[in-house]
Amino acid sequence: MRFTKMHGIGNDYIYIDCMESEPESPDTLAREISDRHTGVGGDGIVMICPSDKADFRMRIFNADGSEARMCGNASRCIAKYVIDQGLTDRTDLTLETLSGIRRLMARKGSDGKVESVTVDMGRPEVGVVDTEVALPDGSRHRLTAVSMGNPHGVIFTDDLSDAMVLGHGPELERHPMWPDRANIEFARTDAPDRITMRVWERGSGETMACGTGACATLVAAATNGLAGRKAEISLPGGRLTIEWLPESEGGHVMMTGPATEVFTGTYIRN
Ligand SMILES: N[C@H](CCC[C@H](N)C(=O)O)C(=O)O
Repeated sequence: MRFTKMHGIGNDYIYIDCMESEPESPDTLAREISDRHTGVGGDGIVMICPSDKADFRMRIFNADGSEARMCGNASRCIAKYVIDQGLTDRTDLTLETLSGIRRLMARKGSDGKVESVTVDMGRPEVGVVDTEVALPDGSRHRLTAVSMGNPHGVIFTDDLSDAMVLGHGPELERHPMWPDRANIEFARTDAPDRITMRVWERGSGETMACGTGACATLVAAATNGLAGRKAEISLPGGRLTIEWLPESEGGHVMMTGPATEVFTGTYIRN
């Protein structure tokens, strides 16, 4: 099976061109091919499919095989793939996802290939704000819930250590407050327009970056009065610019960042 390995600031997926056909059991495939020793290695798989509602359709499966409803970093990489591969001659595209249709606006570099994409991530849904959550390990955390089509719990803390992120991420991901688990962000606001964060992703563990997570974090920070409505978000894999437009302009969240192709290959599925 042919694949393309791409990443959005280190959030790496195995991309499969499904314009003609789709692999069987994509959940099983995601678990197998994402393994960084016995597979290709990645945070999951992304299927690029035809759509009758938009230019293309995305299906994304986390490394544990769970299907997600939206993925910010993958949206940018899909824009790069379909434009660079000549599947479209436009740079302003629509993408059907389980969370609805998203608009992708791509920009090319001097080599004529896509290097940066702005995604209209839609309207956030803010849930509980600054609520305290107790974990079985006895720790207590204050978090704000934000949906970007997929669920996020954002914790503001100066402690971005492994003990915090790796120690509490798994329990928070599976806390009973989430009907279907959640992505957990740990964020430090350095200035009204600068946030540093790490993310423990539902179904993939810590990733180098999370596009929907960066959006959820900006929305949570602005909601809690910890930042403005536009900020540069620094994640372990790189930076994203996130802007939460005012209600008078629709209240959508706009995410801008790079998309990178690493290699192509053939996966031998046992
Ligand atoms: N783990 C997420 C999907 C991937 C989101 C993330 N990689 C992004 O860039 O938005 C979930 O289960 O909702």
